Amino acid sequence: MITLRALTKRYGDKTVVDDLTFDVEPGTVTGFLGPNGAGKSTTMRMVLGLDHPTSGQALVGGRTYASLRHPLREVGALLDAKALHPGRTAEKNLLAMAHSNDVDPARVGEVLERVGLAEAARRRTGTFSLGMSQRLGIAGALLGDPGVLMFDEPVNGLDPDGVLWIRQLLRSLAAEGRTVLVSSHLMSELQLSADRLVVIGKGRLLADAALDEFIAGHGTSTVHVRLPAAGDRRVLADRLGERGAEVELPADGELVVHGMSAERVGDAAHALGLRLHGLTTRSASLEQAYLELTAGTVEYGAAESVGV
Ligand SMILES: Nc1ncnc2c1ncn2[C@@H]1O[C@H](COP(=O)(O)OP(=O)(O)OP(=O)(O)O)[C@@H](O)[C@H]1O
Repeated sequence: MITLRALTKRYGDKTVVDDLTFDVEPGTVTGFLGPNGAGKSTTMRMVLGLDHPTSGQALVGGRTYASLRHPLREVGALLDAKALHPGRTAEKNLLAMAHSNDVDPARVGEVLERVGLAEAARRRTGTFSLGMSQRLGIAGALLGDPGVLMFDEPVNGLDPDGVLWIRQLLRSLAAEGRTVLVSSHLMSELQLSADRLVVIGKGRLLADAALDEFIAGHGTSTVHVRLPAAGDRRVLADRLGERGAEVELPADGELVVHGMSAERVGDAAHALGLRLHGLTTRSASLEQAYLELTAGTVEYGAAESVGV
């Protein structure tokens, strides 16, 4: 379990992590989201004792990182995949980590196997591709068999096989009862791998919720209707409008209905004797929900384009 209590970090007069309080629970994958510069890496670095909070606390299993006797056995992290010694082999990098953390050297072979690098154990890490370095970084995180794992952008630069592998790994680590915190800008990926989400913007907590609650609370679903007769579109749109729905008539010939269920739209069409060729509910995506929530906290967003 990771516990943050009023965690705050200032650099000069800039507050980059602002009074964060939340828990990351065992047995779940928690996605950690926020625009660039929101403070995700700084928060993770404070959990790992790499940065010191200006005030508040970041605890692992109820203790500060500095007070952990064998930190690697309590918490593993992938922050920067290229932070390994390039002249050493994968095996030697991990053996050095095992040695300094009093971890059984036999774990090195086990974790290399788990991340699919057993064959590359004796290669120097300087020759590794980004994907291989990510896998080795993950092997390092798993080395001490810790109950808490943090991954900063683990799918960065990975091919589709690698992305799928990470998704399955995150799920299996949570199923083993571990606490898994993962930051990513890839919403579609988090939608598939996370159970919960913590969203921050400009250092502040914006949301801490189950994935489906988050999507339901911040995005809206729409009903898409296809009618074969063009004139019927307007008839149905007017009727739905009278009943309180908001209706769009996009150029592609569909009717897009907000604020009404597919059942009610279908019944209204039936009552008017209109023929339908399609009636579909499209759920909001995590991406839409996220963009809606974080609008206004984006530090380096593109300026709105102005027509000339
Ligand atoms: N050592 C430092 N000195 C001054 N400012 C810093 C330092 N480290 C981070 N910052 C600032 O803190 C803010 C938060 O950065 P952080 O890297 O934690 O954000 P992030 O959410 O991880 O962003 P990204 O998604 O881009 O990785 C940024 O504005 C950054 O410039």
